[in-house]
Amino acid sequence: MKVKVLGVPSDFGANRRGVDMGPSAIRYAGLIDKLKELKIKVEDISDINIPITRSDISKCQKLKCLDEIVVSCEALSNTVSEVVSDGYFPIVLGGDHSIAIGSVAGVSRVKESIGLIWIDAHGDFNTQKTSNSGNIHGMPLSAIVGKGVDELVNCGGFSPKVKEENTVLVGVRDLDEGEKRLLKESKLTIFTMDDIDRKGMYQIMKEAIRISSKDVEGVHLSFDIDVLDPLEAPGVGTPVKGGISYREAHLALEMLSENEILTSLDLVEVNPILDQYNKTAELAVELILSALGKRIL
Ligand SMILES: NC(=[NH2+])NCCC[C@H](N)C(=O)O
Ligand SMILES: [Mn+2]
Ligand SMILES: [Mn+2]
Repeated sequence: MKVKVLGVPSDFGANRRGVDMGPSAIRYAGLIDKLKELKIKVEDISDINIPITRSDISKCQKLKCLDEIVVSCEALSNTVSEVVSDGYFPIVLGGDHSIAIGSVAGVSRVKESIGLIWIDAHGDFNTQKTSNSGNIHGMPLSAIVGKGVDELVNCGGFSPKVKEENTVLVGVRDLDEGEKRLLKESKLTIFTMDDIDRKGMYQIMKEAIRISSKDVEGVHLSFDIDVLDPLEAPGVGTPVKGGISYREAHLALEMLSENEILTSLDLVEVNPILDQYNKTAELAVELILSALGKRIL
């Protein structure tokens, strides 16, 4: 496997500043060297260039920093498309979760069709109509399946990027009212924390793998570190208690690598400003390694 790592220093989609430093914190925690120790061919192609700064006076309170996000997602999707066309597995480091629109667009443009596993405390399925916050990191998943404003939905020049039938949400425990309704009306498969409590992560991931990988060329993993319990991952902007454990997170990612379905991933929402001694970024590195094949024995 050949891997390219790239960062997206964006906090445009989030309310609390600081996730733009996520890529640095994850690199500082040793991602590149540890991937090399796994005997993976890896190249760090640095951060994408975002030729726009955050304007603190938002033009639209319902879609904060929309222009900034459109510019960064278009740039990201172009880079990811190149990386995938050249035969590399892209590891995209966020950044707030709005960047996933760009990474999924980039992969999906090149591949025939892809599935998507979205592991997150949140649904990120709001649109401008259902969002209470106006923060776009609460909206990327809906945009990816074709719902919401044109600027986001049409990122990369096509829509939808993934079929709802191949999209699986895992670990959710905090949804807005309108967002719940949209999710219920959709064809997404949703595994909440309650499902994980009852069936166990092993069973849930078996299902998630089957559904996401049915009749597609590859599966993209979008991993929001806030799915973990805040005791494990304190460096996040939107913590929600009752999250998955350290072991459940590793199990999920080990299963993904075992089944060899992943062709790209992003790891988002690490906020070094809110972290404790880079603990959350270190966890992010460990989890990426599990997804790329690291095993205990
Ligand atoms: N990627 C995230 N951390 N998303 C949090 C979203 C929180 C909330 N549902 C919102 O739309 O504002
Ligand atoms: Mn989240
Ligand atoms: Mn998220």
